[in-house]
Amino acid sequence: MENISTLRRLADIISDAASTMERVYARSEMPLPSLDEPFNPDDPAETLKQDIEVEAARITVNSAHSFHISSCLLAASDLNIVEFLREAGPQGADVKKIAAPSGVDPDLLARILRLLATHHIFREVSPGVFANNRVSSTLDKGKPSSVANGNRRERLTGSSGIAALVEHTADFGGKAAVYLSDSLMGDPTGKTIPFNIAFKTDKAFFDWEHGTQEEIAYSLARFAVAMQGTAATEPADLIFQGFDWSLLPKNGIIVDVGGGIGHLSLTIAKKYPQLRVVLQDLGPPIEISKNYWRETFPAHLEANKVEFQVHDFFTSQPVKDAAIFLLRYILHDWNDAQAIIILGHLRAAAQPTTRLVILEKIIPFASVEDVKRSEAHAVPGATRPTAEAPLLPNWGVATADLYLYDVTMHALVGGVERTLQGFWDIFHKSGWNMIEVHHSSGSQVSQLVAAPT
Ligand SMILES: C[S@@+](CC[C@H](N)C(=O)[O-])C[C@H]1O[C@@H](n2cnc3c(N)ncnc32)[C@H](O)[C@@H]1O
Repeated sequence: MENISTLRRLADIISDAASTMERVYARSEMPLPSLDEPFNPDDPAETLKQDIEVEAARITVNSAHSFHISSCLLAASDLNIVEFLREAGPQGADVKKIAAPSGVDPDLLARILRLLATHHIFREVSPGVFANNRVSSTLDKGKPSSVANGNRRERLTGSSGIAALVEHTADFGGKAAVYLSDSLMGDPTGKTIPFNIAFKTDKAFFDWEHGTQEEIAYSLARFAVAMQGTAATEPADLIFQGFDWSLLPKNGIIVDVGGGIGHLSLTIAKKYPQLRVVLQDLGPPIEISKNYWRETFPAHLEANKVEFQVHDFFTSQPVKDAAIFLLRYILHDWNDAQAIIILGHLRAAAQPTTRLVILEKIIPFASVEDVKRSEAHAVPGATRPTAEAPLLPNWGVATADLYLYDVTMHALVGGVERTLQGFWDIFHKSGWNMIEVHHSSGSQVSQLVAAPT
C-alpha cells in the first residue's frame, strides 16, 4: 500500500505541475509552446517559461551530461560499494568509511554517490551517509566486500551478472560512445566504428587483444558474466514465452550459435533434458562455458548431451542435423551484410524441418507506422500495441533502453538493433522465411522464428 500511495503522490505532483503551467499560460492568454515546433526565442510564450512558477513546475533533463550516470555507476561497481553498503545495513555508512577499503577520496566518492542517489541509485540517508536501495542492490555481486575487494578477477564470478553488464557497458561502451560524432565527422558512411577510434585499434571488438594477458582474461570473463546479466534483467521464463520447445523430438539438437557460456540453452535443456545442445563460440568463451555447465548442470554433461564446439560463425556450419539454430543477441552485433553471411551458413546446413529461433530486441519507430504496408507485420504475432497520443507511439522514454542499446551496438561493434522489417530483409536475403514473432510481457526481447525458404 505504501508503494501505491507513493505512486499516487508522484502522479499528483505531475498533475499539479500541469495545472500550474495551464494556469500561467491561460492567465497570459498564450498557448503553451509545442514540443514539435522549433525553438523560437522571440516567441513571448517562450519568455513566459522564465516565470518562476513555470520554472519550478518544469522537469528538465540536461542530456548532455548524462554520461556521468554511467561513469559514476562504473566507479561505484568497480569500487564494490554495494557490497560494503549491504554489510552496513539500512542505516548506511559514512562516506569516509565507504571510501576506506579502496583509499579513494571520500569527498569525491560522496559526489559520485550523490549523483547516483539523485537518480534513485543508492540513498543519501543523511548528509554524507549512504545506503543501498532497491535499485543499487541489483548490482550486488553477492560476496563479502573483503572478498570482492581482495580479488578483482574473481569478484564477478558467480554473481547475477548485472554488475558485470553495467561495468562492461559503461566501460567499453561508454568510452566508445563519446567518439560517435568524431566517427561520423571523419567518415559520414557510418562505417568507422567509434570503438576503433576510442581504443586506437583496427581490430573488431571480438578480435581485439588489449593490454596484458591478465587484462584480456579479466575483460573476457567479465563479458561472459555480463551476457548472463542480460538474462537477469529479463523474466526467467522468457525463453518459454514463444517457441514451443516441447514440440522438438527426443534428442533434437539445439545449436546455440555464439552461445557465450550457454546460459540460454542450459535453461532450455534443464526443462527439456531430452534435448541435446551443441554450444558454439570462439575459443575463450567455450573454455569459460565448460566450467559453467559443470557447476550448473553436470547431469547433462554426464549424459553426453552437451557438446562444446569452437566455431567461427562466419565459416561453414558443421552441424547438419540441427532441430534449432538458436541465436540470442548475435545478429545485433553485426551489420546487415555480416548478418546475412552468418544466416546464410546456417541456411546451407539446415534441413527442411530446422527452425531458426532468434532472440533480439525489435525496434519500433517513434512515429505511427502503416503496418498494412509492411510484409513483416503480416507474420503471426508481429504487431504490437502502440501508445495513445500525446504519448509517442513507442511509449517514449519508457522504451528508451531499446534505442540506447541500438547506439551502444553501433558504437562498440558496428552492430544494429533492427526493426521488424530489418529482420525480414536479412532473413529474406539469407534464405529464411519469418513464420512467427513472439513479443513477451515484461521484457523488450522478442523471439523471431524462421523456416528455410
Ligand atoms: C552478445 S554475445 C551473446 C552471447 C549469448 N548468445 C548470450 O545471449 O548470452 C555475442 C557472442 O558472440 C560470440 N562471437 C563473436 N564473434 C564470433 C564468431 N565469429 N564466431 C562465433 N562466435 C562469435 C562472442 O564470443 C559472444 O559470446
